[in-house]
Amino acid sequence: MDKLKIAGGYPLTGTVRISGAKNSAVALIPATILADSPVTIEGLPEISDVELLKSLLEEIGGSVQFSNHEMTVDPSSMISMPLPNGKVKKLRASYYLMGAMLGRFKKAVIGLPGGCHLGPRPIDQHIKGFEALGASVTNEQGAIYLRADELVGARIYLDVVSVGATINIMLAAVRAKGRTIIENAAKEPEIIDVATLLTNMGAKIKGAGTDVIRIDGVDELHGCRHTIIPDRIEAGTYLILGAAVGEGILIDNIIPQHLESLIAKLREMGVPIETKDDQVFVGKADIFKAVDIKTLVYPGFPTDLQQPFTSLLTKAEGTSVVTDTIYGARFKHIDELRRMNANIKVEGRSAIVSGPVKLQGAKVKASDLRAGASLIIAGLIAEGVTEITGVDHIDRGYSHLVEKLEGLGATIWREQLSKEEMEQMKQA
Ligand SMILES: CC(=O)N[C@H]1[C@@H](OP(=O)(O)OP(=O)(O)OC[C@H]2O[C@@H](n3ccc(=O)[nH]c3=O)[C@H](O)[C@@H]2O)O[C@H](CO)[C@@H](O)[C@@H]1O
Ligand SMILES: C=C(OP(=O)(O)O)C(=O)O
Repeated sequence: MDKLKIAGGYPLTGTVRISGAKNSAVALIPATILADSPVTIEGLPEISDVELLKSLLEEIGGSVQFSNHEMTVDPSSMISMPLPNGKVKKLRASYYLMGAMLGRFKKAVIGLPGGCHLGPRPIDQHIKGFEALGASVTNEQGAIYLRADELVGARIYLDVVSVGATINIMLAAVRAKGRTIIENAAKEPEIIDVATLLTNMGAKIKGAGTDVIRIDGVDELHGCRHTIIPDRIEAGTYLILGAAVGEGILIDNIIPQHLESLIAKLREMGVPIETKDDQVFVGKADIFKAVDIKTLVYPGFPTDLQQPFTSLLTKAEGTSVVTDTIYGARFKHIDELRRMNANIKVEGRSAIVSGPVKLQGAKVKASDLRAGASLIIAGLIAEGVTEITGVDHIDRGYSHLVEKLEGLGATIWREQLSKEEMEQMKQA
C-alpha cells in the first residue's frame, strides 16, 4: 500500500489530457456480458475499478484482453457464476453485473456492492426495476439473488433519480420481451454513453439523456467497437486544481457542455475560463470570490465535484456554503482539511467555508475517492509537505494521477507505507 506526498505552494502550468470516464467504464464493461460476440471498448482509464471488473468478467468465464486503454471482451463462454463475495465488494459498480447477468442468463447472484462510503447508498430502485421486469429478488446474507423465467418489459417510475438504477434497468431490459419505459430516469452523460454502446450492439433504446427512456427488447446482441466519453469528473478536478494553483492550464479531451455548472461557478468566483471544442483553458484569478454551491442531479452541480471544490473555496474571500442534496453526509474530507488549517464547519447537509486561509501541509487520510481529490488539491495549495494515506480510494478513479500532475510541474510522489503505518491503517 502507498501514500502520496506533495510538496505544495508552487504554481502549475501546461496541458493535461483527460482519460475515459470511470462511471461510463464501470457500466460499459459489464454491458459486454449481454453480447454474443467480442466487444471492444477504446479509451478506458487505467484505474483499479476497471481492473476489478476485468477480473470479475474473467471469473465468470469471459476472455478479456486489456492493453493500451483498449479492452476486448469475448463473452461467448461466460456462465452465470454466483459472485456473492470477493471483488464485487470492492467497488460500487459491481451492481451492474446484476442487470447484465439477469439480462443474459435470467439469473444472477451478486454480493452487495462496495464503493465510496458517502452515507446510506440503497439499491431499492434497482430492485424495484428488476422486479417490475419479472425477476424475483431476495437478499440472502448480503448477496442479492435474482431469477426470472423470462423478463417482460414494463413501465418503471423511479422514485429517486438514480444513475445506477437507470443503467441497471436498461441492462436488464434490452433483452427482455417487449417495451420497457423508465420514467424519472437520470440524465447523466454516462447513461447516453452506455445506451450508445448497447445500441451499437443491436439494442433499441430511445430517450437516453432525457427523463423518459424507451427500450424495445431484442433477442440477441452482437459485438461492436465503442469509444468511451471523457471523464467529466476527472476533467472537473483538473479545472478546480487549475483554478487553485494554475498559472494557465489547458485541459484536453473534455466535453465542455458536460461541465457547464462547474464552469459557471468558477467564473462566478472570478476564474478566467475559455472553452474550445474539446479543450478548456483555465487562467489565473487574482482574487477568488466566495460562492455557494448546491449539488444536484445532472445537469446540476455534480456531487462528485463537491469535495474537490471545497478545497478551492478555502482560498475565496468571504463565506461560501456547500450543500450536498445527493449525499448529505459526504463531508469526511472536512476534518482532514481542518488539519490543514481550513476554517470550515459542517451544519446538516452543508459545509460553511470561511476564507481566505493559508493551508498548511499535514498528514491526512483520504476516506473516499473524491475526498482524496480534495486533499490533493489542498496539498498542492498548501505550504510544505502533505502526506495522504488511503490512496487505494484515489486509485479507483484517477488514471495516471502522479504522472499527469508531474506533467503540470507538481512535486508529487508515492511512497510505500511502513509496517507501522499499515498496522495503523488496519486498526482505523
Ligand atoms: C459508479 C457510479 O456511476 N457512481 C456514481 C453514481 O452512483 P450511484 O449510481 O450509486 O448513485 P445514484 O444516482 O443511484 O444515487 C443518487 C441518490 O439516490 C439514492 N438512491 C439511489 C439508488 C436507489 O436505489 N435508491 C436510492 O435512494 C442515493 O442514496 C443517492 O442519494 O451516481 C452518483 C450520483 O451522481 C455519483 O456520486 C457516483 O459517482
Ligand atoms: C462516488 C463515486 O464513485 P462510486 O459510486 O464508484 O463509489 C465517485 O466517483 O465519486
